[in-house]
Amino acid sequence: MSLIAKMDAQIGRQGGLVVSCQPVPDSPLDKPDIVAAMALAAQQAGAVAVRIEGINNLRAVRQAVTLPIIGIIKRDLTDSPVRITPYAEDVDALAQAGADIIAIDGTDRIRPVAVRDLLARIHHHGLIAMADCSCEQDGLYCQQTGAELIGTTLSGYTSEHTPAEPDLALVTTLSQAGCRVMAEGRYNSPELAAQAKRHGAWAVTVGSAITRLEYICQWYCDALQEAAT
Ligand SMILES: CC(=O)N[C@H](C=O)[C@@H](O)[C@H](O)[C@H](O)COP(=O)(O)O
Repeated sequence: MSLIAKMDAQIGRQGGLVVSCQPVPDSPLDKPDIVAAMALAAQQAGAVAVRIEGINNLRAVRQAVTLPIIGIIKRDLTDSPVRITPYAEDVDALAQAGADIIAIDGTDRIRPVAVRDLLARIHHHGLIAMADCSCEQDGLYCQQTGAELIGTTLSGYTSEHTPAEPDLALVTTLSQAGCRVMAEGRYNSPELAAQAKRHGAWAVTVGSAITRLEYICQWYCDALQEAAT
């Protein structure tokens, strides 16, 4: 069975929840053994894959879980707004650390390495390529260029204003265009994740609402403060 057929069976099956285990940077939880524990807990609770940032975290998670791992490296570049897996060397390092799927920024922005070259590098390692996109145009380009998975990950993050709600319309548009759509970004409740499925998502990735304890506490603190005024 090809790797993508395996992923269709393992991840894209009905109800596929992918848990992004990316603690808030410099949080007390931002440690490889804690990230690995989060990933194992997600596996035990029924997640079908995990999304992991950074080589040390990926190595620790690879030891702990049998689930498919979506690997990324985030960098803050001075000359490009692209943050997610910008370099070919990042792809090589993620492949070596045990990623099954590698996600890259799939947006049409100034970048050190072309999307086409990063996708080719992922395929050179025999792995599945996911493109984190911001709009229909990005998604269709990345699909035509060979990305097996198209994420809505960067919708709302390429301009000043980030909406509170996820981009369900983009899920619909891309799935109707024949993409395997990973709904990702602000699916902060089970109901929103279920809506992504109803809009045609192949699977849904949830991060903050499951693994960023500080954000979740803040949501509750804000709600309680508002109720008190
Ligand atoms: C925009 C960006 O850099 N997104 C990142 C991609 O890896 C992560 O910070 C998100 O947590 C992830 O996409 C999951 O989304 P949410 O945390 O909203 O469930």
